[in-house]
Amino acid sequence: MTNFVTYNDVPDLNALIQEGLNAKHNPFADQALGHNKTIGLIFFNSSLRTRMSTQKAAQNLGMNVITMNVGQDSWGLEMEEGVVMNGDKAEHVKEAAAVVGKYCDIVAVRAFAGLKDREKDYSEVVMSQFQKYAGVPVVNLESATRHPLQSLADCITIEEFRVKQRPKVVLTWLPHFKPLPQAVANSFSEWMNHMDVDFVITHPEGYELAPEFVGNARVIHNQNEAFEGADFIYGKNWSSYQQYGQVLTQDPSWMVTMDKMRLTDNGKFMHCLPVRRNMKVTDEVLDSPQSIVIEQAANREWSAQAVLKGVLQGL
Ligand SMILES: NCCC[C@H](NC(=O)CCC(=O)O)C(=O)O
Ligand SMILES: NC(=O)OP(=O)(O)O
Repeated sequence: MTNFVTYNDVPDLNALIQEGLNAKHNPFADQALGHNKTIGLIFFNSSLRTRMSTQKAAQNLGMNVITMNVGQDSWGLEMEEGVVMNGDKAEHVKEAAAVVGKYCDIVAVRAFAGLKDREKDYSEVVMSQFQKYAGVPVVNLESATRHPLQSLADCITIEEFRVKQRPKVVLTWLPHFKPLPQAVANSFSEWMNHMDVDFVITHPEGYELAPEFVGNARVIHNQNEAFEGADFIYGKNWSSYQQYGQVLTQDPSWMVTMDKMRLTDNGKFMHCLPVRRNMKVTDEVLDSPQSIVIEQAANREWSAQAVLKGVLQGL
């Protein structure tokens, strides 16, 4: 792999899932591969899982890790070309990405959607500027429109927990008072379209995801109907794509409860985390054996390790 930014960078999904499972069973088998190689983890936004799991995965592969929180540790970065830099951004990504690329063999970047300008977010300005100027492979740690390391961990988790050949997987919108990006939902949908699953998306009217991410998913606006017979419930809040970045409803009836889980076929509850308890999903669900959110988060390490191994092999 030369980059890991979108699903299109994946040469073979089943092979990558298998790599993740291999790493889980034998974490230190490829320690020599990353010897004397350095990865830079560049964060424009907060993180718990992505930061720790990617660092751990890189260390399992024998790599050195440098982490940078842009704007806190480093200078604020200008992304636009040709502007007069008389604002609060002291450095341009042209120099910053190029310099980071001199210190690091792989650059990994987290930069969420601003949720103000849809065209700008969906053109993936930050990720593409890093790809343009870093001069080394770039890994997506959650960008404006996608979170592929999460989606790969989700695929690994579904592979581990599925009890049917072709499970029913339901992506459900959850209520939240803050406008959140569509990245996790987009990405999950994009990856589920490549898995052998019966994939359903349920959300209130007005929360349709961009068609290129929905793909062949069945969209059902009645959440209870969507949940019937499901093997996996994947919860996530996202703000509107049509009325870009807006919170159109906070309808608490969309929260996942035990009553709703009873509509499933003993379905498992998944969420990328962080999750707000009793707003998006009840304590009862999260604390029940049906919740696999911790196992899912644990698989972030193996997802990152499979990806970094692929990128290291391509250096
Ligand atoms: N990386 C996992 C999700 C990150 C982000 N969630 C958040 O910002 C939640 C913040 C809050 O609940 O206040 C998102 O939705 O893309
Ligand atoms: N799921 C996820 O990406 O978590 P963090 O935002 O904590 O990294």
